[in-house]
Amino acid sequence: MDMPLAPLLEFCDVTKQFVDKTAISKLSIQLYPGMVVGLLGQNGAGKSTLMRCALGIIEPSSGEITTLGEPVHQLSSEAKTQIGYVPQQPFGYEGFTVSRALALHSSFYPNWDSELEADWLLRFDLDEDQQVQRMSVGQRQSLALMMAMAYKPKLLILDEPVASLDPIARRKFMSDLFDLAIESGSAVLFSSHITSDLERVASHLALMRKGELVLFKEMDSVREEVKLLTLAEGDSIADEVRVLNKQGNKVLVDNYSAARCPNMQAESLNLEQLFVALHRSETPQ
Ligand SMILES: Nc1ncnc2c1ncn2[C@@H]1O[C@H](COP(=O)(O)OP(=O)(O)OP(=O)(O)O)[C@@H](O)[C@H]1O
Repeated sequence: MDMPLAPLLEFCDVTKQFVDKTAISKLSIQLYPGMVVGLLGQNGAGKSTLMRCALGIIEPSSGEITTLGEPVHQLSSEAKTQIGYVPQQPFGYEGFTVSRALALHSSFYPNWDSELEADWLLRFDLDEDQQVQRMSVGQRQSLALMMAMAYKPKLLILDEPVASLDPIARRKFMSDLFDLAIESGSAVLFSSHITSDLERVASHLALMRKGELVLFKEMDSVREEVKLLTLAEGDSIADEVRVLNKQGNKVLVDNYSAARCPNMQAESLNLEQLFVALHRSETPQ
């Protein structure tokens, strides 16, 4: 992928320390236009904290964050209208009907896509006359996602956006996410525990473990270069190959190539298997 010079989101050596907990640790990452970054990590790994720091909702303890080219603590109002965010638990607009909520929300955004709005209302079978507080959890989530995506934000940050959506709604949402990144040159950062969704839509995988970013690379490269090796007697791992986890003679590595690991047994993993292999020693079976 050709990368234009300016990232839409940049973390440089960012740490966030809560009183007795380091939620993110010396984390650096760059998101460019067109990237759909799937963020994967165990509960408590620091995903929401990373997202909230990126939006300026919480301040990092150290390091620099640049969002849409501006320091995150001094975001202009123009930049703010270019950011979409759906937290784990949306929402607001209680006391409004769906149509009134959408009318008010869309009035803040000149780029509002009425076609996408109409399409989503239809596809997700949302009743425009329904009170927002009476919607099901999944319906509210669809509405929150529609509200965050229909103004085509340059940076879209979604914290477990599909947890309450049914498989059909999820599929539709995922393809719209992809379209947004490709057509509008936006960058998307989304967390999900549903690894098959991540596999289907993400261009890049960001893998967090205990506050650290242990892997950040294109999905295609993840498939080719992250392998589970089974070491035989006398096997040693070349310096260029990065060990992500080790349990007995099973070693999860990044930067694998057949040339770097001659004659070694190397297993390809899907994302779920990768996730399990990464955490294996911490949760002995
Ligand atoms: N406001 C806070 N005060 C103290 N500790 C916090 C605060 N917010 C988060 N933490 C801690 O920071 C760590 C990372 O939390 P975070 O919510 O970022 O995890 P997560 O990866 O989003 O988890 P999940 O998948 O469960 O949503 C956790 O140990 C959490 O308890």
